[in-house]
Amino acid sequence: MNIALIAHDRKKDELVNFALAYKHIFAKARLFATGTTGTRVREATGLPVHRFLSGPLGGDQQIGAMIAQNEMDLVLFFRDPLMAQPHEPDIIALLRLCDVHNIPVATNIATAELLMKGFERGDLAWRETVKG
Ligand SMILES: O=C(CO)COP(=O)(O)O
Repeated sequence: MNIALIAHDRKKDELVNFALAYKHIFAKARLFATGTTGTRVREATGLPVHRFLSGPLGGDQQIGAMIAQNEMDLVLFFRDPLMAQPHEPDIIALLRLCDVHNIPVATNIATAELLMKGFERGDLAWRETVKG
């Protein structure tokens, strides 16, 4: 199971704390992240994280490419809804691809919790089937 972790700057602490709380579940998955988020999660949890470029430099698009190729199973994207981002088109494109390919995506911690509990009890096993 491949999981993407992305957080805007003012949401990074929240995502790091979330990753610590669910470390036992994340440890069963392969983790991917945008650059700075990946560094923060790796440092805090000690888990291996494949880091792409930072979001504004193309990291969202790199994760989007994995989604388009059916290589991403779950996306946790803690967006900052109160701050404009220079790469807003990339963010919208990533979320659009999640909808195009039916990839479970959480944009806030409340939904992320539900997805992690679902993942833990096997609700995302269908992803292995559609990956073939
Ligand atoms: O900007 C981001 C997502 O849109 C996140 O990028 P970083 O993890 O490099 O801060």
